[in-house]
Amino acid sequence: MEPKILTGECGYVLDDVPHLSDYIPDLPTYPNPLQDNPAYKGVKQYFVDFDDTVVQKAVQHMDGPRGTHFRRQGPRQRIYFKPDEVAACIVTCGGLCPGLNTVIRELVCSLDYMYGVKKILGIEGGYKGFYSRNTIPLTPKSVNHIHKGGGTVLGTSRGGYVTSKIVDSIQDRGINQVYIIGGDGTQKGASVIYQEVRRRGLKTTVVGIPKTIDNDIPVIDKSFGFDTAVEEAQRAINAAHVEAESVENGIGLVKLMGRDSGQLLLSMMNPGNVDAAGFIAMYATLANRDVDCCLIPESPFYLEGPGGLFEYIEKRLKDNGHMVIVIAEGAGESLEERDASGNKVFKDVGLWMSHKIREHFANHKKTITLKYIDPTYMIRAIPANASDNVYCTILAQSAIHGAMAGYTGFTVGPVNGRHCYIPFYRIIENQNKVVITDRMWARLLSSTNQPSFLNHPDDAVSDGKREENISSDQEKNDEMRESVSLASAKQGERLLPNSSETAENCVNEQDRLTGNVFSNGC
Ligand SMILES: Nc1ncnc2c1ncn2[C@@H]1O[C@H](COP(=O)(O)OP(=O)(O)O)[C@@H](O)[C@H]1O
Ligand SMILES: O=P(O)(O)OC[C@H]1O[C@](O)(COP(=O)(O)O)[C@@H](O)[C@@H]1O
Ligand SMILES: [Mg+2]
Repeated sequence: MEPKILTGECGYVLDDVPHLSDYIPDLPTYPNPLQDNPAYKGVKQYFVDFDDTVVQKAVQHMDGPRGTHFRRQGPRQRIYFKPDEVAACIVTCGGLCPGLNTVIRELVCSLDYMYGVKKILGIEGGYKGFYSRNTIPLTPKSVNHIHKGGGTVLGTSRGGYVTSKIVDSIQDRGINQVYIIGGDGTQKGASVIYQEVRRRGLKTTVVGIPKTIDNDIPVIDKSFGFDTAVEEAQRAINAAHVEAESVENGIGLVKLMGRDSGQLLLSMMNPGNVDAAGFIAMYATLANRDVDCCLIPESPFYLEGPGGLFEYIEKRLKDNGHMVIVIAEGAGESLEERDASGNKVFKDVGLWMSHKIREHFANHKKTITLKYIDPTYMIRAIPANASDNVYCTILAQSAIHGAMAGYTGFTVGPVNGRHCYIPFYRIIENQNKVVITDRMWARLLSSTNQPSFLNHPDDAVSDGKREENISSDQEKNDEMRESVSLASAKQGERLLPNSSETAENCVNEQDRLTGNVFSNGC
């Protein structure tokens, strides 16, 4: 997908999204029916100016360039579809996430209430539903209560992606607005669908709505469902704390989701290939305050020796009589195994860690009681909380305004608290990760008081090397979020992913923390 870059004065860059008129000439336009909608009549400057854009880096320097911007979401004065000619479809793909039903509901209701669109089709069972199932009609009435339940009423799946069959189905059914809700894999698929639709010259907009409980989608402030998942994780952590506190030398261990976290252990055998997203573990820990140690793949850690995990556990048990550990998902993974979408399938890092801790204390003839809690599916199979519900509503409406205005090949999402249209390639080019050189991770370390695991005598990645990696990344590409590689683990128990990120990512991570991220909405 060719980037559509526009430049302006003082280093202004617009990373724009494609438009139907880029490949179909002389398209007619129509007045936006919202201008006659009584609910929106009172809104001051309801329509978004054509050149309204949102800056990617919120922190600016007086003498620095203005930097990259994205097109601001919102209704345009002229639209490219007559409401009665729209045939929209909605599909959900990938793993479950709180809020999927809210997005479906708001897409259906807002298409109807805001633009008068009546033909809305549900594609069942993910991408393969395009060519293996009949569509189901969706109306505001049929989706009225669905946001109160978890999961997705449309069903979902991994795998089953065949571009030509999907686009044939879109074309044969006369669908001209495609709303695709899903994570990183889904957005990659959406990008390919967009390209094929464009290659065929179809007047069909393809819009992605980013879903991932792991918060691993780059550029956007955070993904819907993440807050809900962090909140639900508190229940597991609280239970672990109660169990640990109630016995002598009690250890509560909680495993939380975060796709690819397990590559931490893989890295021991396959250095240079660590992907990770320990956001749920990090935020759940920070929110809870009873956690003594949070282990995420982005942060190297080791078990044995001075400054190691076992030494810390011994100290906490001596000082406090109990402790709670949160560990991000994955580990001991099946090296060959992949799910239908091609994602790695992991063995259970929680079980592995339980075994290691028990083994260590058995060897040292010390009695401990360890309770392991795995709330994995409980934190994602629930309805969205209030704040995620509002977020989902804005995402859905933002997607609709963009499609009606003729934009295509984009994902919606908030950047620095303002909702934007982001070209697919920016969303799929890399993965969002916890930045351990960021203040947020420092906050976590100071809240848990856990070791930073930076001082292992055999550390293959000295602090100096870490810094080197960070600055070389910055030089390579100041605008991109990059993560790199890792050092080789020198010994069996040693876990050393050397994940580094650009300063920009650190800034965005800071911005996420301000709590302002959703305050402005659109
Ligand atoms: N690179 C890709 N190109 C096209 N489709 C993809 C790609 N990666 C994944 N998909 C499809 O996207 C859907 C969801 O992907 P998956 O990785 O399971 O979940 P998620 O979108 O939540 O990351 C699946 O149907 C899968 O086949
Ligand atoms: O059991 P499943 O459905 O494969 O889901 C497991 C994976 O799904 C997730 O919850 C989310 O993954 P996606 O958002 O990429 O679908 C991961 O955290 C986890 O590794
Ligand atoms: Mg994914």
